[in-house]
Amino acid sequence: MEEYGRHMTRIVVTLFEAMAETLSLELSAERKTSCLSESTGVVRVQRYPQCTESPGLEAHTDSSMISIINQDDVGGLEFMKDGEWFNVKPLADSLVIGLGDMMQMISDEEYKSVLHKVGKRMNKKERYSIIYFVFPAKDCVFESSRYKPFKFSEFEAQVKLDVEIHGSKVGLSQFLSIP
Ligand SMILES: O=C(O)CCC(=O)C(=O)O
Ligand SMILES: [Fe+2]
Repeated sequence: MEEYGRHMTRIVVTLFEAMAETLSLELSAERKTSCLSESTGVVRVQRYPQCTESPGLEAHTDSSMISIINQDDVGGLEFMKDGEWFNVKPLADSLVIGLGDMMQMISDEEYKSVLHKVGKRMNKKERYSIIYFVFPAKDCVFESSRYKPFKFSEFEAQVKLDVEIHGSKVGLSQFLSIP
């Protein structure tokens, strides 16, 4: 697991640097390690049981900078594009790269945080996935054209509060300068 995490870190750093270059962000070394804080990397193994009526995982965006999903051959991961749900077909030895809310922020919405879910598990086999998330440092400040500036810790606190109040995450729209 430790080795897996190390490889994920290597991949997200490479991807983040490439995206920052494409976006001409010109981040200082300090800003880069604050936006993509390697020590925040978490690896989670998720099991989706067979034959339940509820969705595997409700539609959501990740609060991360980058997420990497390693799904087995059962399938079930779906993402939304232009208002339509699409299946992410399982492909042997492949990883699914997802961009999170903080990538949407740092790219000033050039890249969008993808809405995704794991569909209903009726008559499906048990499914496993290994998910890696990397986040910014708590004190990393995000500023972009449509949003009020916030620290990542403030975003996390708002997500927690919204889950308590509304039962689900509201996300970036809580920080829009013109709601
Ligand atoms: O298990 C999956 O394929 C997706 C998991 C996921 O989106 C998440 O844990 O945020
Ligand atoms: Fe997710």
